[in-house]
Order: sequence, then C-alpha cells, then structure tokens
Amino acid sequence: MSLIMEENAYAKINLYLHVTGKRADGYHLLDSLAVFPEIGDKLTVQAADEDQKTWVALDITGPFSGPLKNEATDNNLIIKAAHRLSTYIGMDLPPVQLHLEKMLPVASGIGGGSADGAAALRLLTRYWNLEIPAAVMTDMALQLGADVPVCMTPVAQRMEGIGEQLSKFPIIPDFGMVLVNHGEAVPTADIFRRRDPVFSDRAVLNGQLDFEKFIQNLLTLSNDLQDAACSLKPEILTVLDAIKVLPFCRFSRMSGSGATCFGIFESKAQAVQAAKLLSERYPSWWIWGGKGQVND
Ligand SMILES: C[C@@](CO)(OP(=O)(O)O)[C@H](O)COP(=O)(O)OP(=O)(O)OC[C@H]1O[C@@H](n2ccc(N)nc2=O)[C@H](O)[C@@H]1O
Ligand SMILES: Nc1ncnc2c1ncn2[C@@H]1O[C@H](COP(=O)(O)OP(=O)(O)O)[C@@H](O)[C@H]1O
Repeated sequence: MSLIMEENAYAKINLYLHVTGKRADGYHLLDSLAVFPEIGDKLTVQAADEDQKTWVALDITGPFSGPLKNEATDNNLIIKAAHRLSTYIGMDLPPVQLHLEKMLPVASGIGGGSADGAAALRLLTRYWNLEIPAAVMTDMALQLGADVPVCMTPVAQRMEGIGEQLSKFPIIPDFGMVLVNHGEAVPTADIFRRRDPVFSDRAVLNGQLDFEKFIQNLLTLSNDLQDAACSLKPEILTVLDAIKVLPFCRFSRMSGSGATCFGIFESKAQAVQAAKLLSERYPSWWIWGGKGQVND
C-alpha cells in the first residue's frame, strides 16, 4: 500500500477589497482582508503507478471538475506548483499521482485555483520531504498567481501590494458565513479593466473586535470591484439581495472579482440554517453555510 497524503485548499474570501493604485506592469495595488471559511477543495498525493506516462498526473473529480477537465492539465496550478518545486530542487523527484476533489466554483472570486496551487506547494514539500526556505516558498507562490501567497496560510490576513505583502490580522473568532454563486464564471482581468478608475484609500481597521464593531468596521469599507462585476453580470445584484434578507444576516458583499457573494452571521448555526433556506428558494445556485474561519 503506498502512502497517501492530503491537504485542504480552503476558499479565500475578501471581506473588503480596496484598489489603491496601479503598478507600471498593469497589476493593481490592493488592500484587502482575506479569511478562509470551512469549505474547500481536497488534494491528495501518492506514488505513481508503474504504467503512469507522465512524471506528475492529476485526476479531478467533484461538482466543479467540469471546467477544469476542458483545460490542458499543464495549465492547472497544481501541476505548475509541482514543476516549480522540481525546478528549484534541480533534480528528478519521485513520480506522483495527484487527485483533486473540486468543491469550489471556478473563476468565482474565492481563489479556488490559488488555494489548490498553495495546497500543492505545501503537500508536495511534505511528501517529497523537501527543505525550502520560507522566502523562496513565498516567491514560488507569487509566481503562480497574486492570490497564492495568502492561501499558503489559511488564517485571517491583510493583503497589500498585489497580494505579496501579508500581515496576520486576528479578527473576531467564531462567526458564520454563507457563500452564494449563481453559476457564471467571471474572468478577473475583465473586472479589473472595467473598474471605476478612481483609487481608494487604505482601509482603517480596528484590530481585535467584538462582533458588532467588526460589522460596523466592514460597513465603512468596500469591494471596489463589485460595481464592475455587477454591471457585467447583473445576476450578482439578485444574489446580494437574496443574501441580505436572510434571517440573522448582518452583512453581505461580493468576494474578490466575483461573482461569489458572502453573508456574515453571528453564529455558524444561523449561517447553516440560512443556507438551507436559500437553497430551497434557489435550487440552481451554489450555496454553502458554515464557520467563517477554519483556523479559529
Ligand atoms: C482579485 C483577487 C483578490 O484577492 O481575487 P480573485 O477575484 O481572483 O479571487 C486577486 O487579486 C486576483 O489574484 P489572482 O486570481 O491570483 O490573479 P492573477 O491570476 O495573478 O491575475 C489575473 C489578471 O487579473 C489582473 N490583476 C490581478 C491581480 C491584481 N492585483 N491586479 C490585476 O490587475 C491582471 O490583468 C492579471 O493578469
Ligand atoms: N486547480 C484549479 N482550480 C481552478 N482554476 C484553476 C486551477 N488551476 C488553474 N486554474 C485557472 O485559474 C482560473 C481562475 O480560477 P480560480 O482560482 O477558481 O478563480 P477565482 O480566484 O476568481 O476564484 C480558472 O479559470 C482556470 O483557468
């Protein structure tokens, strides 16, 4: 029996997202607070079978495997992560087969691909028993995508720069979250192109807070990509309206470049109940309710 190791790739939710400037290369400077709710993809690794044709093989199952199966496997951030590790080590590493259970909607503003890339870096480093300096790891993560560094450590973090400047930012523990996606992918680059060209200030954050102050603080902040996403996909407004009226919902907003929106609740139980109610009203939407932060 070959050893099987696994890693969770949690969804990344931007509680607010201010676009504060633009770099010379066209990438936008951000100020955002990312949290990681208790829902994600699952990645496993084991030794390759003798008849495996490639050095790393990836098979994908799960409710959102469809769009990824239509893309070349080499474009998957998991495969790219494996190649980056092998290039850094500079020698052949034992062949592996990877399996991804894709639970998160693709191109939906919750960083599923980035979380998978980060999970692959963590998992393969462990599986191959590699020693990689933290700074090198962060650099490798950033090479995979702007959102990959924050996904390396799924705890509340403030993201600045394009996502490479990270600071842990403890916020209230134990809140509930509902996530809702109406089913259409939103390409990140399009939303940055369509955004209001005015830049926002850096957010003023209150630090460790109680629930009421946490909500009041979020209300003073914004997601600067939300209007652009809503103008491209007006269904996002329907989603936000549906979240807002859920019992005990205290706050709603879009995450990242969309289209997934979230609601915040004081408890996990309220979020689970609200998600159940919403699923009955909108059976075709992807809806999840649970704990707002996996690593409280
Ligand atoms: C907007 C955010 C907020 O967390 O989340 P998502 O909506 O993707 O979840 C991220 O910054 C997304 O990061 P990520 O998804 O890794 O973006 P990348 O693949 O690196 O970039 C896709 C494209 O979006 C644009 N882009 C991305 C990030 C950024 N800070 N400025 C940009 O202008 C660029 O045109 C880039 O080519
Ligand atoms: N493992 C992966 N899961 C999802 N998307 C991936 C993955 N690997 C590469 N991608 C590519 O990244 C793009 C953005 O994916 P994703 O991270 O889901 O977006 P978002 O950050 O907006 O939620 C996809 O359209 C796909 O082409």
